Amino acid sequence: MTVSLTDDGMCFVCGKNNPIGLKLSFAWEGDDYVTYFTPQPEHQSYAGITHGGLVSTVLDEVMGRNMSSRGLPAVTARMEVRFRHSVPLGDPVRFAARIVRERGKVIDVEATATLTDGRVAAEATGRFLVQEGSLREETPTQPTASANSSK
Ligand SMILES: CCCCCCCCCC(=O)SCCNC(=O)CCNC(=O)[C@H](O)C(C)(C)COP(=O)(O)OP(=O)(O)OC[C@H]1O[C@@H](n2cnc3c(N)ncnc32)[C@H](O)[C@@H]1OP(=O)(O)O
Repeated sequence: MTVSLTDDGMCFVCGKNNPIGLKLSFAWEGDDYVTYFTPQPEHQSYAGITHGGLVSTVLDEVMGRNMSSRGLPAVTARMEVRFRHSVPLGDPVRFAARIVRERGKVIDVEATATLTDGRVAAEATGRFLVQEGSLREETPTQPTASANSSK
């Protein structure tokens, strides 16, 4: 069964109308679909460390939007995250997603969260199920490290 997905601008990660959202922007860099997020103190778990659930949230988003930006609105069916290094606050983190396998409406995606020193702090695999609806971006924006912090 599929559902019809719509964008009302309230997505926690990308929605421009969500007053407490991250308001991140996304763009293609070659084969990677990318966003940059600079964690702030309100995004932490232990002191000075970004909450892993929030890292997972942005990984989920960059994978899902990889498809919606190409006119394939999809929901996350399953997702696994490996946290390799803690993500500090205050520095931009590069989140990138790429397609691994497409089989009908079932699409497998992988994503990484990379620190400014080049270390991959977290990596995710996800399975997405394509649904109905049209979420293609009208004017894709170019993300920059400074333009994509939550402040
Ligand atoms: C505004 C723009 C915002 C863009 C944001 C994008 C990023 C955000 C993404 C999200 O947060 S989406 C919200 C969180 N996810 C959900 O709410 C999804 C809830 N679950 C469902 O709606 C359904 O369970 C689902 C669509 C995933 C599956 O529906 P069906 O049960 O009808 O699927 P179907 O039975 O047709 O199965 C198709 C294939 O997928 C497989 N599959 C189904 N559910 C699965 C699952 N949960 N895990 C793994 N595989 C699954 C299933 O085995 C099968 O594989 P095979 O073809 O190999 O047999």
